[in-house]
Amino acid sequence: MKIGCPKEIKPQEFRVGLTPNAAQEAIAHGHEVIVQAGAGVGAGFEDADYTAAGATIIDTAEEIFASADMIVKVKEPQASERKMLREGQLLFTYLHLAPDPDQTHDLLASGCTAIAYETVTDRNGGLPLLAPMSEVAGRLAPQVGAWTLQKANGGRGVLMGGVPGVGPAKVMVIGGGVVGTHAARIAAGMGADVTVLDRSLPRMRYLDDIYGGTFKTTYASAGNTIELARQADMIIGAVLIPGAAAPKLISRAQLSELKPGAALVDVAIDQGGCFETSKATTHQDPVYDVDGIMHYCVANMPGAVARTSTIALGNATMPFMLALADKGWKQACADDPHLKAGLNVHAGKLTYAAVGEALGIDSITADQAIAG
Ligand SMILES: NC(=O)C1=CN([C@@H]2O[C@H](COP(=O)(O)OP(=O)(O)OC[C@H]3O[C@@H](n4cnc5c(N)ncnc54)[C@H](O)[C@@H]3O)[C@@H](O)[C@H]2O)C=CC1
Ligand SMILES: CC(=O)C(=O)O
Ligand SMILES: [Mg+2]
Repeated sequence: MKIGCPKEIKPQEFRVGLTPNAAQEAIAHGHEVIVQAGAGVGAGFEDADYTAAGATIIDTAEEIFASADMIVKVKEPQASERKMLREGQLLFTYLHLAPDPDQTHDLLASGCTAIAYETVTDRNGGLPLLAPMSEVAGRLAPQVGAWTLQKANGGRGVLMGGVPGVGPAKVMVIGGGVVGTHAARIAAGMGADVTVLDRSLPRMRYLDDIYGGTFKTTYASAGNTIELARQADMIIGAVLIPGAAAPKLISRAQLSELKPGAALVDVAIDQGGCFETSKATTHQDPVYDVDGIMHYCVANMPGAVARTSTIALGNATMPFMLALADKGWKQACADDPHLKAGLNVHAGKLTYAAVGEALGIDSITADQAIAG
């Protein structure tokens, strides 16, 4: 199979879909790898690293999209990339379709087959291709939130750890999965007073067992959510219902009940965000103010630490990328129900029910797509 890796074009996105190590493994499996010139530079990989691995450097994205059987990326294809996708071509990347009707319609119109990193599953009920980036975004969230809390950046002027005689910041994390757990650990490590809210009792039991002395847990009822939000200096949004649009947990009307200058860090923004007033921002202009509450809503947070993120993502995607290349998507998905869970689009049809429900579009099952 010919595997193509274009340079990412989303603003301030420095990650790359294939590391030189991944390219080398694919080539050892008998595949051809083409990489766009400069694609890895933002993550610290030179073109020469790819050629040393056996890949071919190609000048333009157009040439890569025109000839590759499988496109491996990081971010959802941007509008200009979507125009280059074609029938029969396989796309392996993050998609986040539920909050993104334009992208969904373009992918359906292209006729391509698209496997979304964020809905691939594992045998423990986890999301192995989302997890590494959730670890990164979770660990970044208190760091960017602390910056947002600084007075000159529009925040309350509160120091995470306080100082002797002055109490620490109160940090509330909604959603205690991968993002939430990593965010809570780092915020607690910075000295903040941290509470994690979730709706899963088994998950809160686990968090309490492991991190009981480090942060607190509270059931995420609507009443508890607003009560804690009123006291919070920072609120980190980290909920997920896989594939679906994020539930809105703090409304615009409720912003007036929060502390002026509080920082909302909505990591769940790539699924539409869990605060009513969230809208996606970029690393260039990450924070905006609604009613005196500072919102940080960058949808590709891991791009800020592109080298760590690229290597972490590559470690996770490589076995799936090799299975797709070795067997083709149909056989690879038929053999592995967890990879099959990643199938979102095939030949003009949606193949992921939660996306169809969010967007009001009919879907077929992945099994029907494989059989068809
Ligand atoms: N902005 C960015 O750059 C990035 C965003 N993300 C996003 O962060 C979000 C969280 O991802 P993960 O932590 O990996 O997911 P996860 O599945 O590990 O955790 C989600 C948690 O939310 C909880 N939850 C669901 N509904 C809830 C509700 N109504 N109230 C409270 N808790 C609720 C679940 O029980 C679960 O524990 C996802 O939308 C993911 O796409 C992940 C990485 C980077
Ligand atoms: C998860 C995701 O969308 C990202 O890493 O950008
Ligand atoms: Mg994202």
